[in-house]
Amino acid sequence: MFRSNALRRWPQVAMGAVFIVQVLLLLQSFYGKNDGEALAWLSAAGLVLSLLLGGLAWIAMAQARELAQRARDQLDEAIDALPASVEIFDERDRMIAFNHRLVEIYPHMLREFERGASFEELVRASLARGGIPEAQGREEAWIAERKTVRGQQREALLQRVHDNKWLRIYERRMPGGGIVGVRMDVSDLVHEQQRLAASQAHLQALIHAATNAIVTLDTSGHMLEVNPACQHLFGFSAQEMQGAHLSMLIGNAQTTAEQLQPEALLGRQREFSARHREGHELTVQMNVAEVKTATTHLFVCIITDFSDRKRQEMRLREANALLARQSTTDGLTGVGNRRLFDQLLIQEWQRSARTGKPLALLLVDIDHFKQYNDHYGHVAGDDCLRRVASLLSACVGRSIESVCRYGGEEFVVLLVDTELEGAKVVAQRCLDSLRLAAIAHAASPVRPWVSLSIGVAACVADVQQRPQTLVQDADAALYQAKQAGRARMVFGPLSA
Ligand SMILES: Nc1nc2c(ncn2[C@@H]2O[C@H](COP(=O)(O)OP(=O)(O)OP(=O)(O)O)[C@@H](O)[C@H]2O)c(=O)[nH]1
Repeated sequence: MFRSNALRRWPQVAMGAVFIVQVLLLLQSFYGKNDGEALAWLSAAGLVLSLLLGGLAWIAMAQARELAQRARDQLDEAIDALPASVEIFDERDRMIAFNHRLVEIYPHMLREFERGASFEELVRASLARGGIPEAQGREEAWIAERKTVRGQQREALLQRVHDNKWLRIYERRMPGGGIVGVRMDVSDLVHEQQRLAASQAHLQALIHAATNAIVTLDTSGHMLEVNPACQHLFGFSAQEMQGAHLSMLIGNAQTTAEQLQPEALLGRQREFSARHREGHELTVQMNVAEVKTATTHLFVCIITDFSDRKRQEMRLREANALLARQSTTDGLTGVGNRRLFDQLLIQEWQRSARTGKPLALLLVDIDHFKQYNDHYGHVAGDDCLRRVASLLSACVGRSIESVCRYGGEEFVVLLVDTELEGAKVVAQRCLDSLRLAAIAHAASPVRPWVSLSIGVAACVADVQQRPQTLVQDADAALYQAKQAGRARMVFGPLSA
């Protein structure tokens, strides 16, 4: 298969030469000067023998040719049956065999693929049809490089050809000097790798640009990858975080190791205390997802800085609490205001109706306060109101009892679970407290100090009646106290 025709036919040539020599000898013996008959017969016999041998040799060669042809056909069939394209070149780089898959890969080269075509001719034909995009614009240099590495590479050559097709080319030089080449169409694989690389690049870009901190963890909670936002949030470099446990960033003294196990973090969003490298506290929210494939098992944590929102929430809560306090507090005296009293009265009225326990009310009025203002001035009047509020507050022992400013110089004391007798005790305590405090009231016609008149009322609430009933009773009693000369208490009849 690899020799020239002349070489391959040497037996015929040799036999032909013997035959010609024999003929010459025979002619010489008959017509030559030496007339030896014996020589003539010997030559004739030699000729016959040569003819015989020649015939046998001819038959043997025909059989050998047939065997060679069959072997060649079998080789062609074998390479045709292979799932990859195969091409075989002789030592002068001329094509001596190829299979149909080569034509499938290069359909535009159908006419050029033939035995005897040189590798370079084939490459040039393919280049002329744009079959090798990577060589475009530098065809000669590309051919030179290709010829240099041809048959020398240990690794397969990955080559992009027409129609975005990708080939993996294996070329090996054979001991006889020829080259056998195998080409596999790996377009699907390469396209899949390209898609994968593109989606990985997208993912990397997203992670890189994300404003949330993103950390990947191994199954024991050690950090694998961190994004720039994570470095920014915690103040550690990527090198410092990689390989360290998540607890370096997340959790405080109360956080247990189990709480930071990746599996335990799966599911709902969780809030954690965290630390910045410089020591200041952070509040973060974490979402964790599991990534489990045949070769990978890791966890992806998305960490959101919640510190600002947490601080804002805290400030808002405090502001709301302050607002709530302010909306129910009397600005001058600091005790509850009328709004609070109205709320408490309804609330306690309903409770009393429900539990059947009594509810008492003291309606407290400062005597001759107009004269106080007139005598000491309005500012002193304000001070006096503050003092009285404070003294009254000190007279109610239990936290559930409340003193509120009812309006002007009038106060109310709401006493829960208290019947009239108990309310009288508190009222007397208030009167005594003012007497002991002895806030000078030079303009008062009843006492030389600031005195109080108190109307006391108590009842067990009736849902059929309005809570104002209790206030009316206390008011009526207060009116009586005023009428009776002030600086005293009067208790009203039970309303229910
Ligand atoms: N300084 C001061 N005075 C107030 C305030 N609220 C109401 N007053 C004054 O309290 C006085 C109440 O006067 P009156 O209702 O006539 O009652 P009174 O002088 O105490 O007389 P009796 O209640 O009958 O003993 C008025 O002069 C109001 O101006 C306040 O917040 N500060």
